[in-house]
Amino acid sequence: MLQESGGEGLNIGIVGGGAIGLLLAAYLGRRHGVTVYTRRPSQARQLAEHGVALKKDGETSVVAVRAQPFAGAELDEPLVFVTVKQYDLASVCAQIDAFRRVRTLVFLQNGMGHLEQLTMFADKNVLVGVVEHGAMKLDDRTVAHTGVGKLTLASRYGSFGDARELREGERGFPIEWADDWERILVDKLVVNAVINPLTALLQVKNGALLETAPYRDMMRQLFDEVQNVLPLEDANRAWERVVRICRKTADNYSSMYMDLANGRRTEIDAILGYVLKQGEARGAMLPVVRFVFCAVKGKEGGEMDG
Ligand SMILES: NC(=O)C1=CN([C@@H]2O[C@H](COP(=O)(O)OP(=O)(O)OC[C@H]3O[C@@H](n4cnc5c(N)ncnc54)[C@H](OP(=O)(O)O)[C@@H]3O)[C@@H](O)[C@H]2O)C=CC1
Ligand SMILES: CC(C)(CO)C(=O)C(=O)O
Repeated sequence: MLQESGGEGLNIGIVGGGAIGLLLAAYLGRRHGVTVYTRRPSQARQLAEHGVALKKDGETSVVAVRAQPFAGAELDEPLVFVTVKQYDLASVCAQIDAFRRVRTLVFLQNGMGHLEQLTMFADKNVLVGVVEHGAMKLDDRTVAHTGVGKLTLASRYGSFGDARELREGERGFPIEWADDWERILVDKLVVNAVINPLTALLQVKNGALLETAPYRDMMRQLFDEVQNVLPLEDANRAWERVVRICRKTADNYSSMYMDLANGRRTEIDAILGYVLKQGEARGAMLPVVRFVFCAVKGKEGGEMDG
């Protein structure tokens, strides 16, 4: 059944209609008026005509949303989520005038390679977020919610602004508020830096890294270098978090595994590329990180810009 998009709440814009963009639209659209800004006009047409379909626990629900292509758009929502991949952020930021009327911007990219780009929005409330939900885009208007986690938000510039209206989020889509943006991003970066490239190169599910002794050894070697150049509060706890998440997602194929398996570009620049830059700034040699970084770049056939 098609549920009307919520009229009682905020007007919210979402740039990018991928797995995370559609997941947000499906949950936030229940109570708020949501507009999805897509790259392709054909996707915007489908979303505007048929709504966003959310598949969860064998059931499908559909929420009506507005949609239009991002190119040429002038966003007039006070709160906008940007959910494109890190490597597409430059093309979105190039359209800076589109955000003139936006008061609060939320960036949900993995990794930390995008932080410098956010300075151009420093006169607004700028939030960064860590998504711990599993989401898979099934087609241009359908998303499967494959793992319920939470969204953690922290302010990078200004305050939480209009995002505060979201309170604890929606049922099945909890939101947590953190005071230290660097902490939440670094904690997630360490997890992605260890699990994603190794699973992608070894072509295994996350759990295999722990089950196979030599792979676990590789995890530890990579972690030891990564933790050397990132501002971690407690390296032991960081390692325990990597192991815990690896165990909790044992049956998953990581996003980097899926990207390589499907011939897509990966987010390696934002993850290990960022770690390498931190190493350079500190004069630290990171041979294992560089080796793994080059292996992923070679597999994706991409340019070396990290
Ligand atoms: N999926 C998940 O479970 C998780 C994802 N994340 C992170 O969230 C971020 C988004 O991931 P995800 O949703 O999976 O990525 P997807 O690749 O599924 O979606 C990205 C979307 O951005 C769109 N896009 C690209 N350029 C533009 C543009 N210029 N204007 C408008 N739209 C554009 C793409 O359009 P098109 O389809 O036309 O190319 C695509 O629909 C990533 O950084 C990822 O690491 C974090 C945790 C979990
Ligand atoms: C936590 C993990 C490793 C789960 O697969 C992930 O975030 C990813 O695959 O990008």
